[in-house]
Amino acid sequence: MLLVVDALSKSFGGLKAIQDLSFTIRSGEIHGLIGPNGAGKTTTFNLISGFYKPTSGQIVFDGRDIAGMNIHHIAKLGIVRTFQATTVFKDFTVLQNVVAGRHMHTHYNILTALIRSGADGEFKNERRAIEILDIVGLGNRLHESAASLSHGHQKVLGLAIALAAEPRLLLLDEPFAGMNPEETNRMIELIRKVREHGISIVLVEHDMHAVMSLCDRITVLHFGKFLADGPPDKVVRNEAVIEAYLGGV
Ligand SMILES: Nc1ncnc2c1ncn2[C@@H]1O[C@H](COP(=O)(O)OP(=O)(O)OP(=O)(O)O)[C@@H](O)[C@H]1O
Repeated sequence: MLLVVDALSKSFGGLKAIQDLSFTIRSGEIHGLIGPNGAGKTTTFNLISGFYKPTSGQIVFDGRDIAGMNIHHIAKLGIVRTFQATTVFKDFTVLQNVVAGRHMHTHYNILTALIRSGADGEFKNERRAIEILDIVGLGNRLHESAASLSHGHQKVLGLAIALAAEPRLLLLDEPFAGMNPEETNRMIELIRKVREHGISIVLVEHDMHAVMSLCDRITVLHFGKFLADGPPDKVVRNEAVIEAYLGGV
């Protein structure tokens, strides 16, 4: 197992956002994390990536308990996340954004990373950034400002920034949000391609078409608790899952 989440809990004051949650991620898989609004998906990402410290429980990555470690330490070990909102620096070029992603291990925010990458002008980082942009299909837009990209391409650039940190496990928070069907299909292909590069993926997503076509396995959360897991075709037929979604909560 690449990642083992064991009896994980997180409370905010009196609110138990995550309760006694356990699930596993296998090496090389695309794993969906789904559930109705407020189920705790983003909180789970925040716990795994070190944005939040768990109230209790273990998160074991490649044999090492990472629960409570800081974001930078966890990123260095190989877990990198993207965000629901597009998080590119619009005033900088496509290439500068990805070069900055190479510095995310060591810097607290992308702005410091951008300034630092400019100061260093490191050739190696730039070469790798160009390789990554070729992989995601933005290799012909290197010197355009990020602001000039369409919404779909800005989401792709967000993915490229995350890839620049050389993750072993990539956490994607709603990569399909706001995309039209064509952009969605392109992103599905791109995520498959990322996995072919040996990167394991956890996907939080509401677009069920994308989840069903991409994921090897799915874990379903409901009110911060584990509800079900298994291959997509099995999970959608699970009574408790149907109830949770149709219940409208
Ligand atoms: N920083 C925080 N402070 C207080 N409560 C929080 C915080 N973050 C999340 N919560 C609460 O934890 C619960 C789970 O929220 P979370 O955002 O993880 O759900 P989600 O499954 O990602 O939902 P959505 O699909 O709407 O994005 C919610 O009740 C939310 O209000």
